[in-house]
Amino acid sequence: MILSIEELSIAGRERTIVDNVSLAVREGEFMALVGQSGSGKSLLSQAIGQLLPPNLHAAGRILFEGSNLLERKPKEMRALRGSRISYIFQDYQGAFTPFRSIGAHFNEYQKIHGEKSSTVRRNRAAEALESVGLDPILLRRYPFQLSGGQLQRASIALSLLLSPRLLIADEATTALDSVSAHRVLELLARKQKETGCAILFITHDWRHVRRYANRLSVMQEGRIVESGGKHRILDHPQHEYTRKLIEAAPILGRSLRSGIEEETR
Ligand SMILES: Nc1ncnc2c1ncn2[C@@H]1O[C@H](COP(=O)(O)OP(=O)(O)OP(=O)(O)O)[C@@H](O)[C@H]1O
Repeated sequence: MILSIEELSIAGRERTIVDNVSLAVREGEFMALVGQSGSGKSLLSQAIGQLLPPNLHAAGRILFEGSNLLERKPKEMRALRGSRISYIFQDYQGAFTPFRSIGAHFNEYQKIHGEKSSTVRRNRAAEALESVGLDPILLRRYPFQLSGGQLQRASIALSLLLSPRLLIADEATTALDSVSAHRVLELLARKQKETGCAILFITHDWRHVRRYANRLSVMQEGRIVESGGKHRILDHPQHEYTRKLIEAAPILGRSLRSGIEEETR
């Protein structure tokens, strides 16, 4: 296991929002986390990197590379985020400061994480952009000069720059049109194969689960109600809530829902 969340609860002053959740992500796998709006998926993913809003508190264990992240100091977490654990958010614009060039972001990111040679930083930034299908010339541009799809690809390049072992993608494609979303997902899947990093993928879109996930967990009102292999859950959901979610996704109605037939044909 690269990540093992054990009995995690997240609470504010008034209520417990995530309740005694356990979830594991294996080395190199594409793990999807699904569930209706407000079920606690984002907060769970934020707790992993100690990114919870200050009014919320997490209890339990989040084991990553042998230690409990909930016990790590803020300084240690800053070093870990970006290098060992990376995030891609729905709000990819938020990943970039408006009046700094794309290149300045790549430069700063590497400096913070200790790369001293400016030549190495420059070369690595250019390679990173190329690896996500973008022209390195974009390093000289400003965020507002890129399209949404280009910016999200640039933010993925930034997230993967230091070869993290775990990438957390929280609705990373929700704000994109369907062609750009498809491209970004294909890119993520390819990068995952190339780098061997595990992906925790939070989504509402069952088409993406069906196409990319190895395993998935289903969350309802702060609890995980079902976890397992993609084919098992899509074809034989055990929990009533999972069944309802799948039925509400019309695109999955044809033949076996997990796409087993398509894939083995
Ligand atoms: N800072 C906060 N203080 C109190 N409650 C919060 C806070 N942030 C979020 N919540 C509540 O916690 C619940 C879970 O929120 P969360 O964003 O994790 O849901 P989600 O499953 O990711 O939803 P979505 O799919 O819409 O992003 C929601 O009811 C939300 O209103």
